[in-house]
Amino acid sequence: MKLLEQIIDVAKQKPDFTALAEKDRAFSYRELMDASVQIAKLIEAEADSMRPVLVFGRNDFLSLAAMLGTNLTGRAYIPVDAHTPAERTELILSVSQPSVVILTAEVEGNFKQLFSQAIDFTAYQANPDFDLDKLDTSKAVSGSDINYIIYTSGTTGVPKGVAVTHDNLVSFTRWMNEDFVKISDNQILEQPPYSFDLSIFSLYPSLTQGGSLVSLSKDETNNFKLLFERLNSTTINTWISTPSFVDICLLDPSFVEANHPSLQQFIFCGEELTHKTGTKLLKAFPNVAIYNTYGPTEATGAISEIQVTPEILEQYKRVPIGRAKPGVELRIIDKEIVILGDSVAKEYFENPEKTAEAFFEIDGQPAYHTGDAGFIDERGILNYNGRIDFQVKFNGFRIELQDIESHLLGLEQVEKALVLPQENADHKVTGLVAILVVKEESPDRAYTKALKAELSTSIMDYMMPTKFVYVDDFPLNQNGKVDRKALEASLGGKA
Ligand SMILES: Nc1ncnc2c1ncn2[C@@H]1O[C@H](COP(=O)(O)OP(=O)(O)OP(=O)(O)O)[C@@H](O)[C@H]1O
Repeated sequence: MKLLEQIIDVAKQKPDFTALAEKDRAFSYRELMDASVQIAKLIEAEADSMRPVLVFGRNDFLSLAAMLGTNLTGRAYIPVDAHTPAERTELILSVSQPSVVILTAEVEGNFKQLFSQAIDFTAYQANPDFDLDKLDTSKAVSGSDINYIIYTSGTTGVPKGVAVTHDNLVSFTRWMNEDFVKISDNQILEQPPYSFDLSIFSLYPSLTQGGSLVSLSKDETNNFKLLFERLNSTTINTWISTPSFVDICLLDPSFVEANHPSLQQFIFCGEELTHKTGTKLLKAFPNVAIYNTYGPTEATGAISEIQVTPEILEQYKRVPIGRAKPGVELRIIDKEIVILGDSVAKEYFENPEKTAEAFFEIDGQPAYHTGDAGFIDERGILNYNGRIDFQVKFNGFRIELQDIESHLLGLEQVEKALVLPQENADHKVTGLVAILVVKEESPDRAYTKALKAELSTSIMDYMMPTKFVYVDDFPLNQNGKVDRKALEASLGGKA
């Protein structure tokens, strides 16, 4: 059964139930389908090909309807967040060549010119004649059709569009609905922008099971006061976010189980869930299930999970990333995590060169090189050892920067840690800079000396950072992950 048909079934069963709640307004399943059909009609009228549709907007009802409406017409959608810089948006436009652009947010300045041909869908008006029973899904995406294309942030050069099929998404959604706490009737927090595939963790499981999405706006995620107002006035049963986002919430003493009695599960992905964050969270929410999941966009959201329990935290210094979802096999080839199976995306959209570099086949199964180092331990659990491209050669030693970070995080004093290489003009690593958020308010030389002494008991001498920099907090990128690039830039380029 197509995902859209599953969503329509839910809409028929409970048309007035909230599909998505924004800060000031809730939208029902009927309204969601009505808006999707309106958008589908606009696309059919405007598009002269079956090429994908670019949806430019925020995390809100209109964007969600635009994405579903696009899929109803059989086309793939490309979600681009309205906070994306014009230059990058232009690049995505030029490489993806969409058949149509749908604007679900007002635009200004350079964007006006960029989107001069776009369909404007910045307001929704209910169609009084809309009939859920007359919905036609015959053209809707299915099977190996591309469901969406998400452009990775791409460190350099042209952005790569990860093309995820309908079948990839079906497999992911089934796993989410079966292996985690049941979602039906749940209120599900939606922190990440639609342009980040962490958003699919809430979207499809919720809409196919009849949950309600609690959508956070950028204003709320950027403003502590607004964020806590919303969180404290909303019932949330399932929490989905990056670990960095929950770190922010943990700063508020009101973020504890007693104030969120309906919360049943936390699901994290997108970056490392540190032992420290896991420990703090379990202390604040001892009866809530905490899941660490792992996966790249190229393998449809996530492909492994583990419940983070006191035993796991006791047994592992670094939180493991768990066991493979059904339909996926994990292999370690030359220390790299390789993902095989039905979660592996189709390709980088219209980019055969990059596709050939990362996607391949093993024993007739689609496979993907993650670029992440890892190992499977004696219990059969996958462990993450950091990104291969975060390994450097320093004084002849191969060093994993994230390994040093995890040892720094092992120190009681250290709240957050990041290690960046210091390079000379020839890109030779000449030092290692530790950037830290610590408990001490004004760390001085003596403090650093004491920290180094403590660190030296757990790492090799050659791994010792050559410089220690203290900051108040780490910046987060648009997706809510720690922004390594911004930290690097704030230190004047490569450390
Ligand atoms: N649970 C986890 N623990 C550790 N690392 C994780 C976890 N989940 C995801 N990651 C890291 O995030 C990567 C996937 O992130 P994503 O697909 O969003 O791309 P990105 O590389 O962060 O960003 P981009 O490609 O857009 O620059 C994984 O390859 C892994 O390095």
